[in-house]
Amino acid sequence: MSKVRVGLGDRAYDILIGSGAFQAAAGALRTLTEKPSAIVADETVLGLYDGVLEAVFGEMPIITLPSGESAKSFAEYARVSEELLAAGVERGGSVVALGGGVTGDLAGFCAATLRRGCKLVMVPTTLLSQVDSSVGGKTAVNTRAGKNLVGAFHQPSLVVIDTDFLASLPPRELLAGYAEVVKYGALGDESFFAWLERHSGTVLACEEEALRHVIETSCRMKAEVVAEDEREAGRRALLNLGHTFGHAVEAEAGYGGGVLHGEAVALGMAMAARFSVARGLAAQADADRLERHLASVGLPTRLAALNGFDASAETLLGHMMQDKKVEGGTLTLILMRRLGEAFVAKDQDQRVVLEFLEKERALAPS
Ligand SMILES: NC(=O)c1ccc[n+]([C@@H]2O[C@H](COP(=O)([O-])OP(=O)(O)OC[C@H]3O[C@@H](n4cnc5c(N)ncnc54)[C@H](O)[C@@H]3O)[C@@H](O)[C@H]2O)c1
Ligand SMILES: O=C(O)C(=O)C[C@@H](O)[C@H](O)[C@H](O)COP(=O)(O)O
Ligand SMILES: [Zn+2]
Repeated sequence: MSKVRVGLGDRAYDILIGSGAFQAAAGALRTLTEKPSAIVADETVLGLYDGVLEAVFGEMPIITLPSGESAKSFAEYARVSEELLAAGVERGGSVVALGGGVTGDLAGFCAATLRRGCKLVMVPTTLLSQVDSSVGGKTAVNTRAGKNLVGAFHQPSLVVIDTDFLASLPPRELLAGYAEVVKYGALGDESFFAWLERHSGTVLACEEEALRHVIETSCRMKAEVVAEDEREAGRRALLNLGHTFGHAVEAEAGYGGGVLHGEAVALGMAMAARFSVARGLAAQADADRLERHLASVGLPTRLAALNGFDASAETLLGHMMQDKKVEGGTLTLILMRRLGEAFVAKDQDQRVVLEFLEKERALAPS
């Protein structure tokens, strides 16, 4: 089992990674849940792993969350919070989130606000949550106005990443998680991107060593960024590569599984790369290389690849203007200088973005 530390002073925590990590971390998990605590579990995951859960936690109260993005709602936040209180979870106790990014974001927001803040333990079970959402403390629900618009920064006390959970993950979900893996290479590490170009097959076949490598590399990069810029005052915004375009697509598609977060991020990264080229900031060859890799594994890279998606450029821009990086009514985008080097581009001209979106709508599927 390997360990990555998120260096946040007196709120520093470990990420434990490996096959069998959940059972191996049983002692630490029991210590963190000694005071009245509860588990918030994705219902699909609970159905598959209730025995494993009981072996580690015994009789702890379990609150189930419906599977899928629609559970990241005010309604579920209220219901789960009431149930955590009814279960007697105390300020010194923990909320254990067992599931993917939806469970982590929702349970994390409940933990951030329950009795004004109790401990949070992440046990992520999707590739996306293992490489990204379980680390860094962003928690949120979706709102009518857009993705993740109400939430809090609330760091976990421990993250336990057991790669064995991925054995039951549907291929489409695995691929969606892979998009966030590609993001780390694209934004900050060209050699990691090149490694992915050579080894995507072994990663997507869930070969243990390849999985461990991508999870550890991603978590190390995220831990380093979060330790330097916990609340996204600067560098952390790079982790948002592909998200301003991607969240607009997700918001417009609704949160019913039509477009998964990772799929939207893949498309959003390809769009950010093309926008960078259109603005003369990056080379066409780099944008082509990114798109080629995403498309080679089956991720969407163009709006036309999304079945039945026909939002106007104005509608998409409207969603983008709800992004949390908007400052003084102006749009900030994460753009690419080259593969492996993203940067924060403030004050983007909305007319230019609108024209770009119109061209994107006209692009044929790759
Ligand atoms: N907080 C952050 O930093 C951060 C980072 C990235 C993404 N996110 C958020 O994460 C969410 C997406 O997370 P996700 O992709 O994990 O989706 P998810 O949580 O909806 O899980 C995907 C699907 O897989 C199922 N599932 C989960 N684990 C399984 C397993 N081991 N075996 C079988 N089925 C399993 C779930 O029931 C669900 O249907 C989005 O809401 C996104 O905004 C947050
Ligand atoms: O941790 C971060 O910072 C990220 O941006 C990671 C993203 O992958 C993630 O989807 C995050 O929830 C998006 O953040 P938001 O601030 O745009 O809601
Ligand atoms: Zn994301």
